[in-house]
Amino acid sequence: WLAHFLRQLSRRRMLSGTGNQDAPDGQTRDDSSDEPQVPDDSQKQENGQAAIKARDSPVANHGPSPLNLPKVETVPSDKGSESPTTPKATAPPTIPSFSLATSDSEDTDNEDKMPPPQFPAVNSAQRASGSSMKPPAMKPPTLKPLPKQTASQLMPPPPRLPQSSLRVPSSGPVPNRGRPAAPSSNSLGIPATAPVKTPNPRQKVQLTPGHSPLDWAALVKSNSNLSGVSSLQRVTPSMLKAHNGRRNKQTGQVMPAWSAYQGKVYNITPYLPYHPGGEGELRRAAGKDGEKLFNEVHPWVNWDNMLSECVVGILVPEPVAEETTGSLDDMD
Ligand code: HEM
Repeated sequence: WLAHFLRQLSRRRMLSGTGNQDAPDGQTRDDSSDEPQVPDDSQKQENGQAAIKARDSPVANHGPSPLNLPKVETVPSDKGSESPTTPKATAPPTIPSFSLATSDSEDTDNEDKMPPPQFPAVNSAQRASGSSMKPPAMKPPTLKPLPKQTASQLMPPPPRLPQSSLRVPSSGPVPNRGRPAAPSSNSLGIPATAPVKTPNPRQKVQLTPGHSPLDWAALVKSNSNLSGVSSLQRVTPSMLKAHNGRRNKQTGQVMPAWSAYQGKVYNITPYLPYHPGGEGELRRAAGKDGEKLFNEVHPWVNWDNMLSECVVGILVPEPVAEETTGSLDDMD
């Protein structure tokens, strides 16, 4: 402590300008025998290179050096200047060091050895109010065990839906497929033993090559005359009956097959090889009104659209007027 005090004292003396008065003129500080006046490492750090240059510079050796720091910046750099503070003007700026203690070197050494500061600080409010320095212990989250529930406390299972709600309606028509199936005893409406007999089993036939539905559609689009007549005809029932697709016994001529549907007469002859149900089935409607047969088998089929190019004419009643007129003439 005493040595530290002496260093501080000598340092203050130097700063006040009295320190160099002890040194003889023309002598460097290294030559001085006064131990406290010799600048230590801390002073070297404080004054930096400026202090070293001031000591070694020939300018600094001319006469006493008052170490008047404020004059440093005003001294020109000319060597002929008599100012002792001239070397300090060329010195680089010192790097400021911060320390709580007065002695830099010793404190620097001690700082390395000092333990880290305590947190919170000794005089802090946290330490005064806090009961413990330790941070609160982190406990892992724990789950409370579920209380044992008895069977009476548990939520009852959802009620089962009655089987009747999933049943297929046992009455009513099956969409687009004939008559409804007969009601059965089980919940799904399907007999467990025998399969349901539909009144309209599929009876598609193997069509000959080049007579697929697509081939028929292409033929219809070709605008070829498929009706077999040059103009629309008034077709009487007798005329319709004569065009049954068979050979006329009297003339020996094969008659075309006509069929009526919703008041219009169609020549179904070109469609015979294209009919998916077979020629025989289609011929059943030849020479008569085929609407009933048609709707019994496939009411979803668009007859009018498929046979649009096969229209012969419209179905008209038999001309009875001539007979009536003739009879009236006979009465006259
Ligand atoms: C002249 C008008 C007719 C046209 C345009 C026509 C057209 C068709 C078509 C497109 C199919 C196929 C239906 C499908 O695949 O779902 C078909 C099938 C059938 N057609 Fe016709 N048809 C006609 C008249 C008839 C007639 C008059 C009968 C019976 C009297 C008949 C009996 C059948 C049968 C049994 C099948 C096969 C079964 C089935 O496909 O479900 N068709 N017909």
